[in-house]
Amino acid sequence: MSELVYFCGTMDCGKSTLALQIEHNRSARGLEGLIFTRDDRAGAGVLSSRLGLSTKAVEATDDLDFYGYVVGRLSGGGRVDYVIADEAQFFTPEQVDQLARVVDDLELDVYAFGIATDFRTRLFPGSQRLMELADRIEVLQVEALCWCGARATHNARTVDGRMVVEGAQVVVGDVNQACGEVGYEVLCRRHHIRRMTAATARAAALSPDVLPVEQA
Ligand SMILES: Nc1ncnc2c1ncn2[C@@H]1O[C@H](COP(=O)(O)OP(=O)(O)O)[C@@H](O)[C@H]1O
Ligand SMILES: Cc1cn([C@H]2C[C@H](O)[C@@H](COP(=O)(O)O)O2)c(=O)[nH]c1=O
Repeated sequence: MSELVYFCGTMDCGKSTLALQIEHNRSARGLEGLIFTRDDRAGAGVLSSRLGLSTKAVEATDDLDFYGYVVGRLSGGGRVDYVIADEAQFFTPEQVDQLARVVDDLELDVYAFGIATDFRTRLFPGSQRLMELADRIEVLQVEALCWCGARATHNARTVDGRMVVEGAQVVVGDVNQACGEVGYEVLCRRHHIRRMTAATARAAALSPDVLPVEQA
């Protein structure tokens, strides 16, 4: 039975690496996949991992109909054994419905990869729809860590090194960005709620304790 699987995790937890491994293992056995992504940091039409590997992919802009694309490929005589879709948080809910239809009507496995929540801890519409429709949701096993050592569960956005909680939902970027740029940092929930990034924690540790004020 074919499946819609959503591999979900924070930024930098190895989702794209796993997508490339799934692709490698299947193509090594003679299977042919269709690979989609959207707004990968490496540019349009590329699925890339921070480990340095990448592969060509179809850029899934808002107007791309996944179901129509796969049907077009098959009816043109092409072969499609499975579908891989990275940065799935950026897909529209309608596109996720199309992926489910690829599974149900065309009986192909669809492996989607993405982050669940944005920098404000709100679900991306595409991730929400995947959670509603997926046969399976897989949380990645290699956990990204918060600066405190706890499992990182949330994504923080920084501007000029300071954590922000307002702004556009989509801003393509990376962890460990230089000052002056929009960047991201993965945090545990406790430190996301307290808006405490590695930099603020370091600054707090360096500043002298506030002396108690004596009552008159
Ligand atoms: N220099 C490195 N050596 C070993 N592993 C690395 C290195 N750089 C990145 N990684 C691994 O790659 C992971 C990020 O992989 P990636 O597929 O790009 O993440 P995601 O798609 O989830 O954002 C990191 O969590 C880490 O495990
Ligand atoms: C939290 C958050 C992230 N993004 C962007 C930043 C990156 O371009 C991708 C996530 O990529 P990764 O491969 O999982 O590291 O999403 C965003 O646009 N908005 C956000 O709130």
